[in-house]
Amino acid sequence: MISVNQARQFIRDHSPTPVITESATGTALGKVLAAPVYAPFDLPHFRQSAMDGYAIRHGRENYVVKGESKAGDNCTLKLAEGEACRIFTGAMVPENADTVVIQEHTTVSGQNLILHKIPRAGANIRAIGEQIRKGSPVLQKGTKLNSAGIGMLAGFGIEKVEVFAVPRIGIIATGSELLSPSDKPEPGKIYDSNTLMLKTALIENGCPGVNIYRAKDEKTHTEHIIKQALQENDILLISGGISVGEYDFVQGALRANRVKEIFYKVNHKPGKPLWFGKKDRKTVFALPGNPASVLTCFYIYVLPELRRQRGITEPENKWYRARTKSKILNPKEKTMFLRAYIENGIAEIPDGQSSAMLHGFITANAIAMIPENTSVLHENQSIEYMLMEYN
Ligand SMILES: Nc1nc2c(c(=O)[nH]1)N[C@H]1C(S)=C(S)[C@@H](COP(=O)(O)OP(=O)(O)OC[C@H]3O[C@@H](n4cnc5c(N)ncnc54)[C@H](O)[C@@H]3O)O[C@H]1N2
Ligand code: MOO
Repeated sequence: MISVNQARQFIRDHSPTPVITESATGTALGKVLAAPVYAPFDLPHFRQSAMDGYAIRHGRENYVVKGESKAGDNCTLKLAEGEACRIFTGAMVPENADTVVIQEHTTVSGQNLILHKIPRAGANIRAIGEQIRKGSPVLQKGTKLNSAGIGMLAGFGIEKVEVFAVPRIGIIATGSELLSPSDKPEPGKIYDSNTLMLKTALIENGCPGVNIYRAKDEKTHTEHIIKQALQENDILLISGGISVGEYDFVQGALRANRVKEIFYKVNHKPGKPLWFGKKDRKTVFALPGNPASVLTCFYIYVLPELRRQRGITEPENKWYRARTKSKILNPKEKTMFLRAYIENGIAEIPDGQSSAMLHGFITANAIAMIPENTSVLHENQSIEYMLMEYN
């Protein structure tokens, strides 16, 4: 059986090069720029007042107010010596004005303006190009767009950007025992939780384009659903049916669909019968059906691959170290992944770590890892963990 690191390396080695596409700026949240964006003009591109007040030629205490410049006006006024212009925040500063005095520091009577506090020369004027110069990079290639990035692009009137395509992901839930929420409970059946859980994890991690399929534990039906899902998606996440029982049809169905097996079974817990394969550019993860196995394998193996395909520059999970709150045993010489709660450098491992139990994940903020060659960690020993955060 291969190790965790070998499995991760296989996935990296078979990752397709990310696809470049165009995205509307307004829908580019979480997408990664595939090319730098250069400023098409200076920002600001005209001298702007930073305050409500009066634009002046610095050096006097008394002025005559000659005109007004409000936000949006194309101000054509030229100030002569001793003249001032009423001005508002964001408005164009008239030619020859070099300073804006805030209105709180003035007294006005008719057209006469008296300053009772003299600003420093140049005060309250945003210079041309002060934020960004025309032609300089606004956003670098590899930037993951957040609200500020999108705001910056919008500030330049940029409507479309070149980004790495976000993969379309198909989730196939296999199992004749699965019920939908609208179904009545029945003996022997369970409600499908993996589908919605995976879909939510994908949305949390920047992949909202999800198609959902359900396959019964039947050979031809499983083959048919996999065929359809392969046509409609870039990545398949299959839940269940990958173990060794007579009703586990996933492996055979993938073979029948000419998906090449890259590895099957990893020396870790939970999720031992994890299967990974490839067909042309498409990657397939068959995740062992126990809910905690599904979610653990998602974080450890699927998530870095999603980031890679989305063009994120550092796609691997980041591992940190904390101290164990209490003793943890790992008797089976497997890498053990544990739902963990990390606070102030202390790792607490909640009860209920069975593959079938999900509740430990709800309050966990991390997955802790004990290597296969470590059979015990005593209290206050160092343990590695990755944070489960939104990306
Ligand atoms: N003889 C052996 N039996 C098993 C082995 C083994 O090595 N030899 N491995 C065990 C391990 S480890 C795991 S993990 C499971 C994985 O099995 P499958 O991937 O075939 O998953 P299923 O049997 O279909 O389901 C396992 C479990 O999870 C429940 N399940 C499945 N889908 C869903 C869903 N969408 N929502 C909620 N729960 C789901 C399912 O009902 C089962 O209880 O195999 C062991 N067996
Ligand atoms: O690997 Mo399975 O997830 O132990 O039950």
